[in-house]
Amino acid sequence: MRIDVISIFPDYLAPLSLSLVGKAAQSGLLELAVHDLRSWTTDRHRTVDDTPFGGGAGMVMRPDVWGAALDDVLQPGGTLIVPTPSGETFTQRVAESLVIESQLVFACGRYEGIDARVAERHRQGGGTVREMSIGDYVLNGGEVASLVMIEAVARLLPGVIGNPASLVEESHGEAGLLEYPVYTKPPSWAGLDAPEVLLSGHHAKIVRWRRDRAIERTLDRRPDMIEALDPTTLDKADLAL
Ligand SMILES: Nc1cc(-c2cccs2)n[nH]1
Repeated sequence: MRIDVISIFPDYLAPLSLSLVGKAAQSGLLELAVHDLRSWTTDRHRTVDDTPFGGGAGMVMRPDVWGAALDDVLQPGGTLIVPTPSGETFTQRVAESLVIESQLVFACGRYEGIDARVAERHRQGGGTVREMSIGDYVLNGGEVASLVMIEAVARLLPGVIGNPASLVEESHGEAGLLEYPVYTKPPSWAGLDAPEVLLSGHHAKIVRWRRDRAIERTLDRRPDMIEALDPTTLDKADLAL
């Protein structure tokens, strides 16, 4: 997979060279490139925005500059991701749908957004555009949202995280539940003991205890996820909760 990010603040994407995503890029599991949008400006002031048609506050990012950048960066079959508060909600399922793409290009808008014709032109050319929100709150730009989405997608690439089995039991993972509470040594700390069953070595009881806690936690914090569960994945013990 190749990931490109285009931004007027390329340094904002520096964390991509760290940790998990950085290692994936180093090991060749992922091609990663960050581009400065101003490289595609043609005027002395390297202008990327202008006043909105129809009036209103703020500035809109120009289609000609973005169009020139995407002409160079987008590869055939590449998917354009546009972070925006007005996008579809980014979820684990969306991350799973993106990780199979050959190329993702993240267009980080600032100001009041990017001229709508940029996405429209890509769609008209047969390309895929996904305008994506990471939540119902407003950021100043798409860079932080891109970091969030890139990490969520990159960690699903085979070989990027050590133990793929852990992807199953994660919150929002295949089980469709929130993760159970976890404990480690010491067995007693601050007058609080780790649950006996986890130290029992009884695998079946441990599996049951963890599933019970995951269902309880999901019912308490995210009842909407219980509603969305495939009922065939629940067993009698689950239903007894
Ligand atoms: N979810 C979300 C995305 C955003 C922005 C993307 C680009 C500018 S602001 N805010 N909130």
